Amino acid sequence: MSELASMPSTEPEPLLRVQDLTLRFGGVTALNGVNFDVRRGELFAVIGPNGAGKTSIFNCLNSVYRPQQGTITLNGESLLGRPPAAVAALGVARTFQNLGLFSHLTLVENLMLGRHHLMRTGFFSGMLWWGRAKREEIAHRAAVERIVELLELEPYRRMPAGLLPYGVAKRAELGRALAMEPTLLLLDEPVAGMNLEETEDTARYLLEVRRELGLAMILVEHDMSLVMDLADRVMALDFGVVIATGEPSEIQGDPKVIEAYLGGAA
Ligand SMILES: Nc1ncnc2c1ncn2[C@@H]1O[C@H](COP(=O)(O)OP(=O)(O)OP(=O)(O)O)[C@@H](O)[C@H]1O
Repeated sequence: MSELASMPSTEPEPLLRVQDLTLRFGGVTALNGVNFDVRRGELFAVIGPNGAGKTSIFNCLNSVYRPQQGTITLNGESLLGRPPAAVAALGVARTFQNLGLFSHLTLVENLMLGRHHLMRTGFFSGMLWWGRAKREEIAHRAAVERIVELLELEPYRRMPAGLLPYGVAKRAELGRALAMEPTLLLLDEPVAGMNLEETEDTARYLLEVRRELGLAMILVEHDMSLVMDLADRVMALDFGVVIATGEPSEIQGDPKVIEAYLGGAA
C-alpha cells in the first residue's frame, strides 16, 4: 500500500451516504443519479418544486420504495433491501406531513409506541420476569418524559392525540419520532399548515432538539425562510436531478435554483 493510501483521511466519515440513487415509476424517473452525504449532527435540507423528488428520497431512505440503482449507507451499513422496521431499528426515524399519531391514544402513549422497537421484554416474558419488565417500563417512561419536557408538552400528556390543537399535534409527532432515539431524523414538511407563530415555535424546538440531542436531520420543507434560517446545507432538486448543493446563502443566489422555482411558477 502506498504511503498516501495508508494516511488517515482528514474528512470524517459522513453519517449517511447516498450515491447514484435512481428511482423510476414506469416511464417517470423520480430520482436520477442523486448523490449526497449528511454529516453527524447536521441539519440538511432538501428543496425543489412540486414533483422534484423530495418525498421519493425519504421513501428510499426508509425503505418504503426500492430504487433501481444506487447505494444508501448509514454508519457504513447498507440500508437497501431492509424492511422499513429494520431501517428504523438502525436509527432512521421519520415525521409525516399528515400526522402519524394514533388519535385515540394519549400523547404519552403515542410516544411510548415510538419506543416499541427498543423494548426487549414482550408480554409473556413480562409476566415471567416481572421485575425486569417493570424496570424496563420505568426506563422507557423516563425517556419519554425527557422528550415531553424538551418539547414543552407537559400540559397535554394525558390528552388523546385526536384532541390536540394542530401545532401541538405536530410537535407530538416530532416527539414520537424522537422517542425512537434516532441518529437520523427525516422531517417531512414540519411546518405545513402552520401559522407564523407556530412556525417560529417549531424552528425554536428543532434548534433545541439539535442542541440537546445532537442528531442529524434531513428537512423537506416548502417554507424557504425556515429552510434558509435552520439548515447547515441545502440540496436543490429539479425533475429528480440535483441542481445545487451548498450553504443556504450559496443556494439562494444560485441561478439554476432560481430558474427551477420561477419556471415552476410560470
Ligand atoms: N408511487 C408513485 N407512483 C408513480 N409515480 C410516483 C409515485 N411517487 C412519486 N411519483 C412521481 O415521482 C415524481 C417525484 O415525486 P415526489 O412526490 O417525490 O416529489 P416531491 O418533490 O416530494 O413533490 P411535492 O413537493 O409535491 O411533495 C413525480 O413525478 C411523482 O408524480
